[in-house]
Amino acid sequence: MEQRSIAFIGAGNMARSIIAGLIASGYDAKKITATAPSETRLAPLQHDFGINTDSDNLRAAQQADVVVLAVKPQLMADVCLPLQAVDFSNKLVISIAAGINSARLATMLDSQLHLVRVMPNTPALIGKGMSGLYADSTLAPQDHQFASDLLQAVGEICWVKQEADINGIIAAAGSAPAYFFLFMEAIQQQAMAQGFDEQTARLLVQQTALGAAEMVQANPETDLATLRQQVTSKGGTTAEAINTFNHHHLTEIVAKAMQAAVARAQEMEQLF
Ligand SMILES: NC(=O)C1=CN([C@@H]2O[C@H](COP(=O)(O)OP(=O)(O)OC[C@H]3O[C@@H](n4cnc5c(N)ncnc54)[C@H](O)[C@@H]3O)[C@@H](O)[C@H]2O)C=CC1
Ligand SMILES: O=C(O)[C@@H]1CCC=N1
Repeated sequence: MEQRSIAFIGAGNMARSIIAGLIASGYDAKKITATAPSETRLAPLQHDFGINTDSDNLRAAQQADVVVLAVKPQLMADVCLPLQAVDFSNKLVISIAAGINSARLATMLDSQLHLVRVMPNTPALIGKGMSGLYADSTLAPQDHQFASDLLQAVGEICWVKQEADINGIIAAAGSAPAYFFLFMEAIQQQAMAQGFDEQTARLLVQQTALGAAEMVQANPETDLATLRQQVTSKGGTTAEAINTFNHHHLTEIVAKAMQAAVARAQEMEQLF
């Protein structure tokens, strides 16, 4: 892919995940700069990936071809204010923040932007990310391509046609690793309650989750319900477990949780 210089403004969990994935995919470390106010965040990035770091957001943004906004949404306005001094006319801006829309970002940076909103997730760290992307029709094809290549370097991508759909990506992918971790935590806890030590309980859940996910991936023609039914022998143990989930309305709980994630993103759009 094209090797543009990239400044990550904010060097937290998500920026680290993308940077790790980019480096693993062969992106030139010297073309990447990450910023944060404290050395505690920056030193490990420099050490682990050989990228440049800077505590000066303005300098990093001015020197970059691509500026990735990767701070918490509640900090975004404060972080963008000094960046209003940057000439964005020849830069691509990528925001990974939840709950801050394009119009708001343009106001925060007081510029017309070449902007892509991206909703990634942390498995980008191991090249297994899932990112949703949105840009309006004014984005140049080469910027569209660069954003695609960047996120494809760390996983799968999906462009959405309407900006509001980014909130759906948050619910289904951005936040979703945490749902699976929660589910795995619950299985691990119960396996321990049933007598397994912590390490064995973890092995049981992680290998099963991996196997299930890989079966889904390896059988694109088979729908998820069929894969479930193949495990569920009539009158057997799985049927009892699934009946218990259904009795307690698991599907409705998941729907409510995803709707709550979307509602929070919409609320954040008003707040920040
Ligand atoms: N963590 C996740 O799974 C995902 C996060 N996001 C988005 O990514 C963004 C960052 O989230 P996380 O990485 O989880 O947060 P984080 O708290 O781990 O990272 C934020 C980073 O910003 C840095 N920072 C604070 N003030 C700064 C300043 N003035 N200038 C430069 N850097 C500053 C902090 O040092 C920290 O390293 C958020 O907007 C979030 O909505 C999007 C998708 C998934
Ligand atoms: O929890 C959050 O707000 C961010 C966005 C998606 C994942 N983490």
